[in-house]
Amino acid sequence: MPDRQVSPRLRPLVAGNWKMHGLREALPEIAKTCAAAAGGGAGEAELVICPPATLIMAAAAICEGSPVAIGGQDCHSAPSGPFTGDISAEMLKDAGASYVILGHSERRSGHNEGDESVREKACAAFRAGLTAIVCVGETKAEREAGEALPTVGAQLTGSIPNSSASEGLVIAYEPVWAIGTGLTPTPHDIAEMHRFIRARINDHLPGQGDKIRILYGGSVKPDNAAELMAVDDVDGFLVGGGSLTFKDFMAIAGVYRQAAKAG
Ligand SMILES: O=C[C@H](O)COP(=O)(O)O
Repeated sequence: MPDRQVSPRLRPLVAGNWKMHGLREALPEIAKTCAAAAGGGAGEAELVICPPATLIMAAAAICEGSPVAIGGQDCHSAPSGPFTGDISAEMLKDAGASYVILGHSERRSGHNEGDESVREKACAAFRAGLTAIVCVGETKAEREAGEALPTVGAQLTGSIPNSSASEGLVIAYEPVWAIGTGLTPTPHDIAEMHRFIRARINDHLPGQGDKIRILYGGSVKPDNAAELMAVDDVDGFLVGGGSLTFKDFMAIAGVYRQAAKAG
């Protein structure tokens, strides 16, 4: 088990993004996660599960009183209105969510979401009392062109509000080419990016950079979570495929318990 290099000042967060996976029959996986978390299975880490919208109310009822929080995967910027098919931040809150993922690359590419739209949604999340997990990340072509840092820097400053309390905002660095591919950046590249993001947050939101958690996402699995956890400035994970089963999700979150035990 590598030494944990992340500063102990920020409580780690492990968020599971179920994407468009999960019927009601998957709810027992959430119940098992709640029980394991209550038993200390994630150590100091905070756990969030973001199921599809259809499961949020049921998932929130299961998690009530447990250490596991529920999140949405997107929201509209308006509190209500004639927006067929959309869900507002207030509706997520009303359904029992306390987090919402915003600006995921699958929404940026599949739904043409730009930075300004993500920023408006983040403002809506704050208005509703949700914590926004704002995603940023470069494509493979951008990394190969040496443009990863400026690309992510521009996305970040364009996507986050001009003012925010640290408890209302989490950043997830997710290189597009690492999502669902089994590929991950080197620890050096992740550390460089997370350090860069923290500095950019401090420029944009003075004093907040050291308080806002920066998650890594992209092919986080039980067998690489300990190594990724140990990377400087990684304050947790945004997990896709590895969050779909209780077994894998707790194995990933469990690296924080093992690190605590190791001292
Ligand atoms: O939101 C989660 C990310 O897209 C990562 O997905 P993945 O863990 O399946 O690579």
